[in-house]
Amino acid sequence: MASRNLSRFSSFGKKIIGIGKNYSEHAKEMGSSVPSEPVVFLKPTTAYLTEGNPILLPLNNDVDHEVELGVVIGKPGKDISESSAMSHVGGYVLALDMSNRTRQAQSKNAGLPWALSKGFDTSCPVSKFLDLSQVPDPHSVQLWLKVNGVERQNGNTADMVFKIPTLISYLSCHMTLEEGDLILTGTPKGVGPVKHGDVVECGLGDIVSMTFNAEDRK
Ligand SMILES: O=C([O-])CC(=O)C(=O)O
Ligand SMILES: [Mg+2]
Repeated sequence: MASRNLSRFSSFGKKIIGIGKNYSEHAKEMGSSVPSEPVVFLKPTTAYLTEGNPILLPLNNDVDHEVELGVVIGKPGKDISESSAMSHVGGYVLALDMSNRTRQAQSKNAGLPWALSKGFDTSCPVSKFLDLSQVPDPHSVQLWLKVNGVERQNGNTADMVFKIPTLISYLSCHMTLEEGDLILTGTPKGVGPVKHGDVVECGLGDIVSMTFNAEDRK
């Protein structure tokens, strides 16, 4: 991938596009139906967090973990066809879509966007950048997550409702995808709370794993 220095990352770090309810079992556990079109939201770049730094829990202290495969755009584009979409992928990351559930429920009920529930500082912990050779089949990798050593999530990207080419094509018809953009492809079932003092460990098969401590923000 032609790489440019983007914020504090060498290969990604631009806009973060979240996809919601992209695993039917997770949609079910949230009391939702499986969407007929991708559910899309944005996180600001200030949500990025790298290992060695704590997840800072917002004051209402009601945050869930969501482990996800992140797709990093390597070649910009708009109106990308599904058949050419994978040529726009520059690599991958393992990511967490930390979600403030009380706030999310409030905004859902009021018909408001998820910006604050999904976009708080440190709400997007990410692994190191993985190049294409490290994830040869992104639709067949295990996503797992443990809190304090206890398994909470364990699912396979094969179960995504909308696969990566569909997501890239769909998104690029609405907004230009730039080099370094990150698409969070949704979380499998098993989401649950993270509290002050918890240790969150997650992985993408045995390709990469990462660990974060959670703390109440001051
Ligand atoms: O908050 C949610 O449940 C939507 C979402 O991000 C996901 O499904 O990954
Ligand atoms: Mg998510």
